[in-house]
Order: sequence, then C-alpha cells, then structure tokens
Amino acid sequence: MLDAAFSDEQERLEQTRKEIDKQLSSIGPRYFGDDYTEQVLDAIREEQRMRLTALSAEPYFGRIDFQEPDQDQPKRLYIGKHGLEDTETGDPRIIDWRAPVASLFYSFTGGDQPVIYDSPDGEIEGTIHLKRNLAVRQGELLRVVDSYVRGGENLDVRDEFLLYKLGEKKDNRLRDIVSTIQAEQDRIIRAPRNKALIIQGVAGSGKTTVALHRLAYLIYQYQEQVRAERMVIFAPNTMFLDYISDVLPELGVGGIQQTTFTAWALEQIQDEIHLTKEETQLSHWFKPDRIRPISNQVPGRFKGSLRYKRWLDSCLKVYEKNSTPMENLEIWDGKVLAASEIRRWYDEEYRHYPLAKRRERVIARIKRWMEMELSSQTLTNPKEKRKLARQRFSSYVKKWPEPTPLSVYGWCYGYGMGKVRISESEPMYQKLPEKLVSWTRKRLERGKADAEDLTALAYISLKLYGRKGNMLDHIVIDEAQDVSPFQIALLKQFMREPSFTILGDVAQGIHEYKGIRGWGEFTELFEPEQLSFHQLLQSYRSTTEIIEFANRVLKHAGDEMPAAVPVFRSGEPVRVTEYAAHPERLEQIIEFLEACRAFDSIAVMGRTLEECREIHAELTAGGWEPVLIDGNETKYRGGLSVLPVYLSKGLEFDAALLLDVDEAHYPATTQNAKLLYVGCTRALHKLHLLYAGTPSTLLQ
Ligand SMILES: Nc1ncnc2c1ncn2[C@@H]1O[C@H](COP(=O)(O)OP(=O)(O)OP(=O)(O)O)[C@@H](O)[C@H]1O
Repeated sequence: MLDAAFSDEQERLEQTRKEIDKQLSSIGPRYFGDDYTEQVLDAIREEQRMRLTALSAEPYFGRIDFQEPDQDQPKRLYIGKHGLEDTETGDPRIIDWRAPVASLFYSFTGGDQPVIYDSPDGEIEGTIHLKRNLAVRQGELLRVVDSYVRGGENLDVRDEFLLYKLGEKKDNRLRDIVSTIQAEQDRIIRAPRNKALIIQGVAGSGKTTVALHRLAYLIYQYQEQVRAERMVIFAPNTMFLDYISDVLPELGVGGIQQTTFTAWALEQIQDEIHLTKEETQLSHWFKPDRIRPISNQVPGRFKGSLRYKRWLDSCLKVYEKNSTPMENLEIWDGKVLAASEIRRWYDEEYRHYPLAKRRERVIARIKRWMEMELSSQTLTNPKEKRKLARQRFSSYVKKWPEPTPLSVYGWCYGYGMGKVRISESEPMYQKLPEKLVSWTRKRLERGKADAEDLTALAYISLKLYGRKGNMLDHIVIDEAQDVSPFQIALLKQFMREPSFTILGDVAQGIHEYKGIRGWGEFTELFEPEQLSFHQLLQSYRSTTEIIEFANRVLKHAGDEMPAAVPVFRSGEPVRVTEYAAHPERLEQIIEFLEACRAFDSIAVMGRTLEECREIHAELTAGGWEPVLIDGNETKYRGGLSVLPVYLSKGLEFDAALLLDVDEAHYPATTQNAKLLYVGCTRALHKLHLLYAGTPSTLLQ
C-alpha cells in the first residue's frame, strides 16, 4: 500500500518539478546593463529564480487531502515553503505554509470530526481524508509517512516524522522547522498581530524558532500593514544573532533588523557613552561563591523597574519646569522680552516638540525677535545696539545650556546644570536607595555608565530629541526573562499599538540581577485585552534522559519552576563521573571528546571564564581545535566550543560536558540550580558531568 503511495508521490513530484523547470526557463536572461528600471526588474527576476531553484530541490514537505461539503471529492493540498501555481490552469500546485488552509496541516491531530480554518472570507469547514509527511532532498523523494488516513487504523504515528527530524545531527546553526511545526507552536505563529504575546516556554521548546517563523508569517499575512525593515528582533548577544541568522533567509524573509538591546540603545542615545565592559559585570554576578539572594535594590533590578521610570518621569518634569532661565532678556536698556513670554512659547507654542528641540525652537524665535527689533527703521545707535543685543543674547543662551542625555541624567542625580532640586531640602535622588545613588554618582562623575543605565539614557534621549528612525510594526524579544519592564516600556514608545512577541523561560532566569522573576512584572505594561499569554511545555531539543535529569536539577530552584516535558526520544543515560585530581580531569575530558567524534557540535562548559581559558589552553596544547566563547565573539563557529555555562544560554550542542559540578562551584542556591539547568538542557543527544570532591547537592 505504502509502495503504491510512494510511486504515486514520486510521479507527482516529477510533474511538480517539471512545472518548476518550465517556470524557471521562462524567467529570461540576466541583465547587466546600466538602466535602473531594468536593474530593478532583474533583481525581481533573480529573486524568483532563487526561490524556484530552492523549491525544485525541496518543493514540499506535507500533504493534506481536504474536502469541503460542496465538493464531491477531497482536494490534494501540498504544503511547501513557498506557493506555486500551475501556469496553465492557475490552480495551486504548492500551498505556502503560511496560507490559512495550510494551518490544517499543523493543527490537525486526527479524528473524523469536521475541521475549520479561518480564511479571508470567513471560516471554512470540511473534512480531512489524509495527512502525509514527505521528505524530499535535492529533488529526490526519500520518505513518505502517513500520520492520518480517514477510515484507516491510524496507529499513533503522529510523532514518527518529528522524531526522525529530531534525531538528526545539528550543524552549527538554528534551522527552520516548517515541516514539523507542532499544533501548540502553530497557534503562537499565527496569533493576531496587534497583541503583546508573552510566551513562557521550557528549554528547547522552540521559542526562538517559533518567533522567527512568526515573523515570516506576519510578513505574509499582513502584507499591507507590516514591513520587514520595521520589525526588530532583540537577542541577548551578537553571537546568538549569528547563530539564528539562517532561519529567516531559509524562510525567504530578508531585511528584518536583528540587534541587541545594548546596540540599539547606544544608537538611540544621541550622546557619547562609555559603558562598563560586560565581561566585568558577568564575572561579578557569576562568581561561584556568590550565595546571597539577589535583592530588588541591586542596580539592574532597580533601574529596570517601572518605579525607576516613574522617578525619571518626575525628574524630567522638574527639569522641564526649571530649564528655561528665570529672567527677562533685555537686549538693550528698555527693550525687554519677558521671561513669561519666553515661557509661554516654551510651554504652549512649542509644547509638541521634544525638550531639546523645543529649546532650539524657542532660542531661534528669540533670535528672530531680536533681529526684528534690530531692523526697526526708528532704531537709534544701531551699531552699538546690535553689538550689545548680540552679547546679551549669547549670555542668555549660556544660561540655558543644551541638554544631553548624560547631562540630564547626571542632573537627576544632583549635579551639573544649575543643580535644580525639587526643593532645597529634598534633592530628587534622595528618593532612591542610598547605595545606588552613591554608586551611580561615582560612575557618572567619571563620565561612565553601566549597562543598567542604558534604558534610562535612551529614555531621556527620546524625551530630548524624539525617536530616531521609523516607528516599528513588530518587536520580538528573545530571552525576555533577562529583560526589564522599563526596557519594554521604552520599546513600546516606538510603536503605534503594542505588537510584541516576548519569549523566555523563567526557569532559565540566570541574570536575575537585571531580569524579571515572573511574567507578572510585564503585565502592568499592557491593557488586559492587549495581552496574550502562552505556555510551551514540550521540549524538542534533548533526549528524555537529559530532560528528566535537568528537571531534577531544576527542582532545587523551587517547585513553581515550569519543568520540561520530553518528546519521547530516548538516548544514552546521563553520566556523572568523579575524578581524583586535575590531570585526571583532562583525561576525562579527552575521553569524552573521543567518544563524540561522530558529532558536529560539542560543548565543554566550565563554571567561570578563567577556568574555561585554562581548559581551552590545555586542549589546544593537546592538539584539539577548541573555540573559546568568552562573550566577545560576533560569530558562532560550531565544532568544539569551550565556554562558561552562563554564556551557553540559547545555544545547543549535540553533546555537552559540564565540568566541576561540585559543591564549591555550584553551591545549592536557586541561582546555581537555574545555571546548571541551562547547561544541561543545551545537549541534544549526550550529556556528561564531572566533579571532584563533594558533588553539588543540586545533583541529588
Ligand atoms: N516542531 C519542531 N520540529 C523540529 N524541531 C524542533 C521543533 N521545535 C523545536 N525544534 C528544535 O528544538 C531545538 C530548540 O529550539 P529553540 O532553540 O528554538 O528552543 P528554545 O525554546 O528557544 O530553547 P532555549 O530556551 O533552551 O534556548 C532546535 O533544535 C529546534 O530546531
């Protein structure tokens, strides 16, 4: 039966590829001349050529046979990465995976009941007769797996194709998952645009992947409302951006901005900022002997809070009230422009401008007034008056210095710019924790700012100069558990209506000194009807053994942590091995690496960067070719990586070895439980842990 299906599909594949060839050959030759219009047309043709060539290698991955009530037989619908119409009949030969009807392929999980999908013309009801997965590589049909046949026995083969895909080795990049998107993931991908979607997803549940597919979907579905160049993906670091950079091009999407919050904020802030090195901050927060719980008063938590934003808003109000000079401008004796008039221009006529622009406009107007007075026909001693007027004007302007983000921020902390206070007895900064004030003042005095000041500085910049760049149509925030409410409040100001995909995992909240503790911290930012919360519990990355092991570690971070549910994919048991002394540790590492020869990506993870540097040197001396990941790289190279466990978040490896999992390196704190959980959940197929002395209680 399946052989018949296979040859039937083979025949269909040949026909489809012939159609693709026909369309390819009708595209016409390339144009290399100077005519601009021809060049644009050539670029469109070239894009078409590339799309059809890719389609020829892998035209589709799925088929559903769907019958609407008024049809006498089901229609075969082939689902692929791009749509294709038959040139002669105009009928769809391949349906784009993002098209409404294609949602049936992902949402249908069996049963004879009628199914419904949302089309632009309303709901369409019908029945599914067949759901089939097809693996085509380089134009060759490799596998045909039916996951549903109407009236058939339908043993549970639903996951067979998924398991086949998950069992594959990974190269060094995140890949698209169009052929195996799961129903719960599909619901997120196709969720309406004008919402703030918060996605709590366990490690390996496909959050990053799903967010990227969602962008491709939004571009397809809302062609009139969204533009790729007005969409932004925020990810934790540049190397991670490189790691995910193939997915969107694979889905045929280009032009979406991909950045880190730091890079974006620095671009927004119209001032020169000397930022503290991130490495210094990381080694401070990830010291193994740090066991004190992190309070809400630490700079990252406090300066990321909405309370801090409110404080800044009140400072900016005071700044606005006090920024114009209190005195009249008298350009020569008796010729006065009253302070109240200047203030009226500032408060009323130019109110709609941001603060620095408002100042610019008012000063320009004062100048115009002065020039007008100077050009009066009845002016006596004009030369003398011109000189005097210009002198007085310039000393007036000096009393109203141009604000910059840093100077205004420093002013909020009580110095510079005339030291204006809310009242003499209460400088504005007294509303803040004392330690935070003295720390920040020290930094600002030296002309430096910390990463946690970037949001405030970008916010002040926005209030001074307005937005830099276009309004945004959609924002994706990956690893959002490490993002602060204030950051999101700032980003919201770049949108007409909230359209966010905010994804993360509180169980992986290892940057607790700056991130959130629960998603509730974001809910205040949105109206209830703007919010939509989703949870992904199934983990697709690791084997059942690895996930069960990691879940046991996670228990130490508290019972409320969402644990992962494995897709049933069994592998080898997780190994925890003791070693006696340092030379023996290297032997164990090498033994592990020898056993991983068949894998493409392997991670050796230490607890601190210093230790990783040592291991990296030892392995290099031994003839291995490890890559040290220290947080400064812009490219992810794959192969054998040596990295501190805190830099592994978001990445994945065929095999992972965690070093020094002892009580000294991982004392039993919730923070370490999360850290170890992150490390363990990076492995797809193989996970080993090494320790000397007393194993960490977190392994119990
Ligand atoms: N439906 C799916 N079909 C096939 N593979 C999938 C599917 N969903 C996720 N994966 C795979 O699972 C792995 C994890 O995906 P991804 O990195 O997007 O997860 P994540 O939730 O962002 O993980 P983490 O929070 O641990 O960084 C990837 O290799 C991805 O290709």
